[in-house]
Amino acid sequence: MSVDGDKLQPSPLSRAEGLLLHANTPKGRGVFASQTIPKGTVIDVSPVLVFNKDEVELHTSQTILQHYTYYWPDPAGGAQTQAIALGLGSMFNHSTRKQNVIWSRDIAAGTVIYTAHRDILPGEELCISYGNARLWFKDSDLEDETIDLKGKDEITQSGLDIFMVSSSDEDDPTQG
Ligand SMILES: C[S@@+](CC[C@H](N)C(=O)[O-])C[C@H]1O[C@@H](n2cnc3c(N)ncnc32)[C@H](O)[C@@H]1O
Repeated sequence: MSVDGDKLQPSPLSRAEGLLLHANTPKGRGVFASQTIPKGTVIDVSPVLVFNKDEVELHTSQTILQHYTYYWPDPAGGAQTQAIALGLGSMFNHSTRKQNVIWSRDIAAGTVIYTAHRDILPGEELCISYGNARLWFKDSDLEDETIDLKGKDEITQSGLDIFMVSSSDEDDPTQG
């Protein structure tokens, strides 16, 4: 696990007002708005813990952590490894149709930044995109919908790590 702070840039931390963590939703725990959060608000800046490849193989891929990790550049210089967002960052659920939060990596600072993609109203859940591949769980937002998964990547192993492409890389994450 890499926590070598000497190599990271200083980063302003930020967390928006008016956030609630609800338990026992159909998605487990989730983040909800208790007040209007304007478009562009930085919801959270979450520091990450980066796992090396051995740790991924021996530990994160063998445990529930695999459902919480993001792709991350390998500080040792290899290809990608994985990292977990500490704090609120690991609490954002996925929505295929109703994403209202985009996220991006700040590699130099070792953080993930979550930003409101549109105005979010009181009572709404704050949801990100886990990417375009097939999910390892049934999206509870889509209970009454049939979605066409043809052409989506097949699962080779479960976990956010294979889905978490930065939503800032996508054309428009709200367009499902
Ligand atoms: C990064 S965690 C999110 C926080 C999680 N709900 C918790 O309570 O720890 C990812 C997990 O949340 C659940 N989840 C996320 N989005 C979901 C959705 N749209 N529908 C159903 N379950 C979802 C799945 O169990 C998934 O493995």
